[in-house]
This record gives sequence, C-alpha cells and structure tokens, in this order.
Amino acid sequence: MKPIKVGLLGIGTVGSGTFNVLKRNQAEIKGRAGRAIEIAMVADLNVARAKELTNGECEVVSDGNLVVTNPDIDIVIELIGGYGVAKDLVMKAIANGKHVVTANKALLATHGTEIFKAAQEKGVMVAFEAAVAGGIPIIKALREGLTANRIEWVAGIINGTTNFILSEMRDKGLDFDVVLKEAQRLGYAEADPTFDIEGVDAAHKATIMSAIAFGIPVQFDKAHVEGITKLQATDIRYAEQLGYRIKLLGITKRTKVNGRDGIELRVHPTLIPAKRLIANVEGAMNAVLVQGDAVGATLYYGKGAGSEPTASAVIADLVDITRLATADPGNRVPHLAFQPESMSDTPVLPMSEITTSYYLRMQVADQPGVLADITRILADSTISIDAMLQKEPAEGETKADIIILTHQTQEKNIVTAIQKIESLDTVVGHVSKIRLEQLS
Ligand SMILES: NC(=O)C1=CN([C@@H]2O[C@H](COP(=O)(O)OP(=O)(O)OC[C@H]3O[C@@H](n4cnc5c(N)ncnc54)[C@H](O)[C@@H]3O)[C@@H](O)[C@H]2O)C=CC1
Ligand SMILES: N[C@@H](CC=O)C(=O)O
Ligand code: NA
Repeated sequence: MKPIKVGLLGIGTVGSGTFNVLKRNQAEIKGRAGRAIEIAMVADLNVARAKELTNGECEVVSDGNLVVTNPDIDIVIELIGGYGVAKDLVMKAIANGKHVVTANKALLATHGTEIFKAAQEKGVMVAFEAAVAGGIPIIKALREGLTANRIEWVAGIINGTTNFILSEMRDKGLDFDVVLKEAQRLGYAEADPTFDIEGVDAAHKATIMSAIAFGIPVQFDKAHVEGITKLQATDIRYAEQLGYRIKLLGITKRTKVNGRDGIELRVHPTLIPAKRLIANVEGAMNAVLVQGDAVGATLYYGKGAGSEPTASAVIADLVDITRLATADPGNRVPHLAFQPESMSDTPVLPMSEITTSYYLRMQVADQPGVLADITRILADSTISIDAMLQKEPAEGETKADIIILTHQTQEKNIVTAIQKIESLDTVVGHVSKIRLEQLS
C-alpha cells in the first residue's frame, strides 16, 4: 500500500518531536497502522531551522497554504498554535478534504463547534489527542474506553507549567519567575505563558473534556478561569498543616440546581486531601481523574507537555486516521464522543451556582468574641465548619490568622458570608478563599 502523506504546519517543540518520533519508530508505526506514514511537506516561518530539522527529507516551505492545498497530502498536522493563521489553515485543509490532527486546545475550545461541523460535512476527521493532557490518552479514554458510562465528573491537573511552578516553589523554595523561565526553557509553556499561569490553558482543556464527557458543545466562554498568580505561600503552608495540597485543577461535573440539570466547568487552585494519588502528582506531570457510574474512579497519569510526549499523542491520531479513514463518517468515533444529533443543551452553570467546600483564611484582632462573630455569620448562611486552625500572633504582633475549612455549600453563600466577615471591625483586609474538593 502507498504511504499516507502528511503535511506538517509548524515544526517547533511539538512539530520537531513528531518528525523525530515518526522517523525513529517508523517500522513499528507502519506495522500498527497498516501503511507507512510519511511527512512529505513542512511549512514553518523559520524555513532555515525547518530545513535543518528535516535534513532534506521532505519539502520545506514558509506558507502553510501550499500544504493545505497540495493534492498529494492526505493528513494535515497543525502545530502552529493560536486562533489566527492556525484556524484559517485548519478550515482550508478541511475544505480541501484533508483530515486534520491538531494539538491546539485554544483553537478547539473557542472555535471547535465551527471546525467539527465543517469536518462532519466534509467527511473528514479532526483528531486532537495532544490537545488535552499531552501524551496521556485521555481523549481516547473518555470517548472510547469509558463509552459505557454516564460520566459524573472529571478533575485534572492539566497544565504542566503551573504544576511544575507549584512543585518547585514548594520543594525548592524557588521564586515564581525563576521557575516559569525554566518551564519555558523546557518547552512546557505556551507561546504566551499568561495562558498557563492565569488558568486559560487548563480551561481550554477542561472545556474540551466537558464537551466529550457530557455531550455538550465546547463553551470556553462559560468556563470559570482562575490561575495561580494570586496564590500565597502562606496558604500553601496552612493547607499542608491541615493535610491538604493545593493544585490547579480543571473540574467539570454534572449537577442539579433547584431540580434543573447543569454542568460545572471551572479552573482554580484547589485544596485536595494530601493522601489522594492526584495530590502527589508533581513537576510537569499531568493527571486526570474520571468518575464514571459503572467503572467508578479511574486515574490517568503522564507527561502533559514537552516535545516527544506530545508527539506521542499526535502520532496516535495519525495512526487512528490511517486506520479509520476509509470508514464512512457516520460509522467513525464522533468528534465529541456523541453523534451530532445526540448532543445535549444542558447549560454550563454560572459560578455562583456551583457547589464545593472552601478553605478560608483571615487575619483578625486577637481579642475575645471575634471567632464567635465569624462562626455566627457562617451559621446564618447555613455554612457548616469542617475544621479550624487558629494561629496565635507572633511575639510583638496583635493579629492572629484563622483558617476555616467548610463543608459543601453553594458559591453564592460563601461570597455573601465573606462580605459580612470582611465588614467586621475585628477582621483585617480580605478573606482568602480557595475551593476544596474531596475527589472521592
Ligand atoms: N509545547 C507543548 O508541550 C505542547 C504544546 N501544545 C500545543 O501545540 C501547538 C504547538 O506548540 P509548540 O510546538 O510548543 O509551539 P512552538 O512555538 O514551539 O512551535 C510553533 C512553530 O510554528 C511556526 N509558525 C508560527 N507561525 C507560523 C505560520 N504562520 N506559518 C507556519 N509556521 C508558523 C513557528 O516558527 C514554530 O516553529 C500549540 O497549539 C500548543 O498549545 C499542546 C500540548 C503540549
Ligand atoms: N503549556 C501547556 C502545554 C501542554 O498543553 C502546559 O504547560 O501544560
Ligand atoms: Na492527550
């Protein structure tokens, strides 16, 4: 059989990993796919570097349009990133009848509906295993391996850069900026690293998982997005003393509010019991915990970023397409796990309606009655306390720290209670609030 011809858009961190792994493991990959998979053409703005990386083994151009319109190309891999040129080239590739593989979660989380519709109409596949949790086959697990289940929730450490920053800061006491630079050097960070540290990248990935888990359209604009930039070392320390770790989690779950179905979709720093496996995922590693009604909890762990780990997922998609390209579109695995006519319109809920537990830290005047005032406000908002820690003021200081862990409540209750607590004369400044999940 003739080799399947691939056009590669962007030969940076992931593109070069893809080129190298495909070459190194070509015999095994051919054995699995049933056909040789050959990168025939590469487009990159940096032509000189692309030529050096490909060593004369394929045609190199600077304009991606030449790849997506080339009649000899069967599959286009988009590894440029962003939603500008990348979207344009992906849409053109689909219009030209090419299957597409992409690692671009930003593109799919924001324009996925349009892209999948175009692909469905044209009868081509858009595969995106690398877009969520890099090398971990989480898309395959959610879309195929767990297909018998009603998925209840998904919670994951899905940004390697921020997990690396949190781990290095805690273990080595290094500064935020120093660790971020190292994550950039290692190729983990996005082109714009604020996407990592402000939680945007994790929210892109959580958005894609919510669509696959619950059969809803991709709706990044409805996601609650909070990164790690406001996290304080004090909170990481107190959380540890209470038996918890703080991780940036992407969470999506089914819920009911006043009898109506809804979907929670949120990214924020989260306290997790230190004894949970996922609480011990360190460095740039990713892990995704999925709760299905039949299977129970399953945990997927591995490298979520980096050149070859991400290439591993890109190539898995190439093999899938090579195997399935001849099946008619109605008989293929649907892009978002559910057939287009079976998608649900269950709404993604506003943050005020989500339910979780909370860690609260406040600084108070060290005088009688303060604690009673705070617990009364919580009780009035029907928030019950799970644990409490009071730190006596240091020598010569007059302010004490109070840390409270609450049982589950709705976000709007905690927001109201915090406003009341902050208005007490005895409470200094703002109350720090971090959400807490038992994940069991
Ligand atoms: N780096 C990682 O660990 C991971 C990255 N991703 C995603 O993979 C994609 C690629 O990421 P990286 O390889 O890290 O980026 P990169 O910045 O290392 O590579 C992008 C490449 O595209 C080229 N390029 C930029 N504009 C172009 C244009 N208009 N035409 C042709 N080439 C152009 C650049 O010269 C560069 O070589 C992004 O969507 C990213 O979010 C996904 C998972 C992990
Ligand atoms: N910037 C991302 C790369 C993979 O998606 C991360 O740090 O996880
Ligand atoms: Na993946």
